[in-house]
Amino acid sequence: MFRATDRLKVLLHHLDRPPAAVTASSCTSAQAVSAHYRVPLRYTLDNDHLSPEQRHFYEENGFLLIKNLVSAEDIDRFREEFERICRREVQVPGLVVMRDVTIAKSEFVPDQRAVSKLQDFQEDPELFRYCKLPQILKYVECFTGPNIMAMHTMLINKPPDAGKKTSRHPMHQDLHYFPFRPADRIVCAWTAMENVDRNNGCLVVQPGTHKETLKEHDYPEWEGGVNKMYHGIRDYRSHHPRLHLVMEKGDTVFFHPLLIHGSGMNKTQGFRKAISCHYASADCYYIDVTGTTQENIGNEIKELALQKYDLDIKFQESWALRACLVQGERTSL
Ligand SMILES: CCCCCCCCCC(=O)SCCNC(=O)CCNC(=O)[C@H](O)C(C)(C)COP(=O)(O)OP(=O)(O)OC[C@H]1O[C@@H](n2cnc3c(N)ncnc32)[C@H](O)[C@@H]1OP(=O)(O)O
Ligand SMILES: Nc1ncnc2c1ncn2[C@@H]1O[C@H](COP(=O)(O)OP(=O)(O)OP(=O)(O)O)[C@@H](O)[C@H]1O
Ligand SMILES: O=C(O)CCC(=O)C(=O)O
Ligand SMILES: [Fe+2]
Ligand SMILES: [Mg+2]
Repeated sequence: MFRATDRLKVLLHHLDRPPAAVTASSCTSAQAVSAHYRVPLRYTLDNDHLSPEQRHFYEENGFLLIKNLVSAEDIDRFREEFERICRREVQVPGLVVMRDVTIAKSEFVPDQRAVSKLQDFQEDPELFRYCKLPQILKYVECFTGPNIMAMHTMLINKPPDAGKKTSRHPMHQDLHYFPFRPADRIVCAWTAMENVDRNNGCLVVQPGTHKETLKEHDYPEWEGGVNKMYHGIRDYRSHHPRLHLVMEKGDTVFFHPLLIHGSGMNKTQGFRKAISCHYASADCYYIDVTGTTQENIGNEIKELALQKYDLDIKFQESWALRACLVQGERTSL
């Protein structure tokens, strides 16, 4: 039997190769692509950076994997900066250093073993260089348009699992965390800093789920505990197949904020590293999440801002404070 996951593997294999030559008769205008595939284009914008095949793939699947997009030299520099931060040789304003829940209450050690994630590194010029890489922005623009804000930055250092499966990230939609819209003008870039596969907890996606609505999220009921703010989709039973994204150092996946994804347990002794940025069109607008499924995370973030920084701010304001323009004009966000 030829399963849906097999079909996806074939599609991914095709994407690994350079895009098929685009001839004048198969030009990349929205009408041409749409006529070619007989589907309306909604998730990608009309420009000539993506091949018709790549555009179609994102429209259908909600993600696009580009091989070898970030150089090994750049990744090595990000890794060195990460190590300097772990050793506390550099202090970065606003940076959130997260420890795995299994060691949250143990004594601090100035080493990567104590860091499972850096968040909000926009004030670190070396790490923030990632968000401004021209080859990344070229793709981002296909989803956001020319005015681009870096909304959220992360360096994920997934630790070897301590035996409680807390290194997993439950299946979720990133839009749950975002009080801004429209969703189609938001995209995440996630770059593997080393080879990632099922052994060290690669990304797992459910292709096509970007066409669904935002689901209710909450803490999963995991026996071994769960990390702060790692909400997962509540009671989720999906008919969509799961696809493990095996990636090499420098490979980058762009994905839609409604795409259901997570990452598995790290069964190796290494710390699995990835760097990512969520971008949005500066033309997006903030929404009030009161009375919606996002109210729980909104309240949690407000409580954290109050406890940690003594800031009494709205959920939307917590995002407006962190957002940085990386291309074009800051029109709205
Ligand atoms: C803002 C959200 C952005 C979402 C982005 C878009 C989509 C991305 C999807 C995700 O990635 S979801 C997960 C997003 N991750 C986070 O937002 C990181 C959350 N973590 C933090 O903000 C900090 O690590 C935290 C506030 C939890 C702790 O930092 P601190 O510098 O305050 O640490 P500290 O050691 O002082 O610990 C304070 C308390 O937090 C507890 N703690 C620390 N790490 C924890 C952990 N990993 N899980 C649970 N609790 C934790 C710690 O035990 C302690 O508890 P007690 O108050 O009871 O003593
Ligand atoms: N019991 C579960 N409940 C909810 N989410 C789960 C459960 N098991 C796995 N997941 C989630 O599914 C995603 C991928 O899991 P995956 O199956 O790849 O990893 P794993 O279960 O850690 O390891 P394995 O490769 O052995 O299955 C992760 O987001 C993980 O958190
Ligand atoms: O495990 C990862 O690297 C990705 C986790 C994730 O999806 C997220 O932080 O939003
Ligand atoms: Fe995510
Ligand atoms: Mg599993």
